[in-house]
Amino acid sequence: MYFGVITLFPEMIDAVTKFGVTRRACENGLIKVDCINPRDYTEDKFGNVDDKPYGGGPGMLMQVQPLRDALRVARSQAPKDTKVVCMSPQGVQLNHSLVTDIHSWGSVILIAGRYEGIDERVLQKEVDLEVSVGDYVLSGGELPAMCIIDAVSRMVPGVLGNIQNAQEDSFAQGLLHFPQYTRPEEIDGMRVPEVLMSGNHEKIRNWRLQQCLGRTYERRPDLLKNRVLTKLERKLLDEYLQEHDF
Ligand SMILES: Nc1nonc1C(=O)NC1CCNCC1
Repeated sequence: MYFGVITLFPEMIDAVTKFGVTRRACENGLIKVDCINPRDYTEDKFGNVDDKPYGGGPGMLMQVQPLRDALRVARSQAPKDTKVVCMSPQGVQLNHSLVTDIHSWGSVILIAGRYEGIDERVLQKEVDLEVSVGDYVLSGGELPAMCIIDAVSRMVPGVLGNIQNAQEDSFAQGLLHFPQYTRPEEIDGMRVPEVLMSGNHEKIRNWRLQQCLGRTYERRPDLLKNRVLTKLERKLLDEYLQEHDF
């Protein structure tokens, strides 16, 4: 999987290329992350990449020329016809389905904007999709871009120790994850649920599924709205709701 990142702060992207499973993925050649800095391509003699907005208003906007030329370099380094995604609160909400789609592309160029925003003509001419990580405003698109790099990389075979992890990730099943415990069995008067120490794998599987369903019902009912429950899932969820006095 190839990631091209258009960013004024390439050092920030070290957070995914120099740590954790994504670092190992880079070292193993499973993913490649290139950073291209628009400031290296500005024709402004003072090195500026931003200017005031026409029509007035607060802050500055990123100008077309440095972004356009940085994108040209990014496209030259990326596989042919690589899609361009701009991180923006005006974008579609990032979710498991979109992460899966981006993974299927095999490569993506991510624009991580700064300042108040980006000249609209870049969005119109260069960008295939605007993507948002949530309904709030950040100082830059780098953290959102790294969310995409991390989440998409986890889907690349070999990046995670056990492919099961990616398939078991919460949203891969369309449900929230079950609660997890590790040693010791008891601490501060809190015990690990007995079922998890029973060695009965079917019971453990059903308990975990029940917890996924119950938690999703309590915290993200929207995820259940269009889900057709199996007979077992319906039974487990009904039990959970009774036990929790719903
Ligand atoms: N929320 C967001 N999801 O993706 N990007 C987001 C974001 O807030 N970007 C900033 C918007 C203002 N300019 C700097 C970047």
